[in-house]
Amino acid sequence: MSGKPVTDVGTGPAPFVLSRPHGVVRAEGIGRRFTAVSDAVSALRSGAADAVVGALPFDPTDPAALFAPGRLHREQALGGRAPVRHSLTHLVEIPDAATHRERVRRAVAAIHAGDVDKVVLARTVGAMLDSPIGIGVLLDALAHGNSEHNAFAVDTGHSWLLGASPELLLHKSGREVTCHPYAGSAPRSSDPEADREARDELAASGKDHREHAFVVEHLRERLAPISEELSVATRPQLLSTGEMWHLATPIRARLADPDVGALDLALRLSPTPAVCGTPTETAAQFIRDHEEPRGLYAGAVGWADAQGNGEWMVTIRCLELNADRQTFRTWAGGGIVADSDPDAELAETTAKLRTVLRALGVDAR
Ligand SMILES: C=C(O[C@H]1C=CC=C(C(=O)O)[C@@H]1O)C(=O)O
Repeated sequence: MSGKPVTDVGTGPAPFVLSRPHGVVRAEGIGRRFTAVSDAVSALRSGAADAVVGALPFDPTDPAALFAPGRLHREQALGGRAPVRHSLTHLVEIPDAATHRERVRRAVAAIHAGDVDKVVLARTVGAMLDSPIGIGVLLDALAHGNSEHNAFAVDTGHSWLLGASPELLLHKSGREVTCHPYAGSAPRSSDPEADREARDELAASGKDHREHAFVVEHLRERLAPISEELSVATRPQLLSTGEMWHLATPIRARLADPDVGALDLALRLSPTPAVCGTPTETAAQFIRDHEEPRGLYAGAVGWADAQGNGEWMVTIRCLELNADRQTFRTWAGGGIVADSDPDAELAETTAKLRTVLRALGVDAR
């Protein structure tokens, strides 16, 4: 991919890295930044940008953190490196455990009242590390924590967004699109027997399969009108990260319209019911009414080029690291359906938070 004028070629960490099992996309240099997604779409369409990388917000009315890179490199997947140990101070949980449970109860009541079918509720942990952490060190630790070596880092201009999302929103090459939605979870165990039991219980959980099906249906509905072929696996797979078991369904589409690019598609598909709910707008309103603004959490992170190709992950299992590289906040959410239990939902978010805490080298059992 060739370069457009670059205003800021740093010698520090690459301003965008996406590590996936099939390889890494790494940006060099930052050209124009885009907080309005429509400007990024126009820059790709007009040829003013060869590529756009970065993060889309959860709420489409919030600012994006996108930029045109000087160059994009493709490299081998990150091998990962064990985390460097850290301790935490100034720990703040928003909301606290009791409030999160209460929000789950309210979501369940709204579902029973027929107002909404599914809502994803998230909580945040903010804290300070005992010493600053390097972006490369943290990225390697995130890639080390899962067997697929999924990891990402985005320089947002005022902070860093880093994470190890397992969930592929979309990969697009030519007209071929792949999505791999995740929803339905069970915390893993270090005891192999208990870990197998957790997996088997998830496989048999009607509640988790219902929670999962909302995401698959959303993607089917959004892809069908623009696809000439669409294939959705008939039943979900059981896949694991370092911390969680998940239900996941592979979806493939062949787009009818060659002019729909990867960024257009990310905007069409996101936010899915893996991070928002069903119906989308009612669930989003419930989240606005009950949660603090999510910013870039639960949006999408990835790249798109002027040929329409690209790859976008759902922005979960992530943290926002401030410019001091010492203070941060991280998020975890879970899908609430009619038979969700507040204690189990709280425990699920605690388990999901371990992805980031372990990569930070924090003792998080
Ligand atoms: C919203 C998150 O996870 C999503 C992805 C997989 C499983 C999920 C679940 O079981 O609730 C969530 O839908 C998160 O990690 O913050």
